[in-house]
Amino acid sequence: MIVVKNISKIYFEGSKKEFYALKNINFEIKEGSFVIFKGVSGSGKSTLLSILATISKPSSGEIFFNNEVVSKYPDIHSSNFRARNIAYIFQSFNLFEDLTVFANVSFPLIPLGFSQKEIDEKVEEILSLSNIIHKKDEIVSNLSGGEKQRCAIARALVNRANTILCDEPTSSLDFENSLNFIKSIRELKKAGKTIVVATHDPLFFDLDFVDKIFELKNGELVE
Ligand SMILES: Nc1ncnc2c1ncn2[C@@H]1O[C@H](COP(=O)(O)OP(=O)(O)OP(=O)(O)O)[C@@H](O)[C@H]1O
Repeated sequence: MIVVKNISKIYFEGSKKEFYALKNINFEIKEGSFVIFKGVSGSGKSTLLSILATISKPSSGEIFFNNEVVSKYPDIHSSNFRARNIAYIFQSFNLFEDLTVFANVSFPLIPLGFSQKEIDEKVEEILSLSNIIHKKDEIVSNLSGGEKQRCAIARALVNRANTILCDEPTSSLDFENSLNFIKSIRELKKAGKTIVVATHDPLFFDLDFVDKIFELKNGELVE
């Protein structure tokens, strides 16, 4: 269970440019559910997701993952927590374009202390599940948009995290690949993962397996 209590994020705090990107946000996400944050560009979706992922810290308020306050962890603790618990799929994939699919996907496992044999097995397994195993030794810059997305999904999932956060996951995809992405999300939900998607893509709004849609407007939650 993820509990978000009274989160605000202020940029340029204390200066003339002070700006509330998020204002007094409260919500809960049950384990195994699929929730969507929708909102126009600039409404605060990416800011909220990066705070949920413990990549950035709120200016005030707290986030609990299974009763543990994660929003106040020191940075080193946050990265350990993230490495074990969070899969983050970025808007622009954030892959290393000059490296192979295998190298990209094995990357999150390196700080977790696995042997090379274990890394090879885990990467092969997730590449097969993500339907990109046939491009294992290909350099990422040679992949199509849909293949890059599948590589990004494989990299996000290789640590077997239970919580999957996706920031505008279909913004660089065509219609068919967007539907394929949604199919992957359906499978991940069936497997019991908690999934949070920030998007303004209407394809997500009528899905029969969404548990809750929240809307952000100017940094505030309107339900
Ligand atoms: N590091 C930063 N410093 C200052 N302002 C920021 C910073 N990051 C985001 N903002 C501002 O906070 C607001 C919310 O940005 P955010 O990226 O969270 O919106 P978004 O809903 O994800 O938008 P998009 O759909 O365009 O990605 C915007 O007005 C943005 O300019």
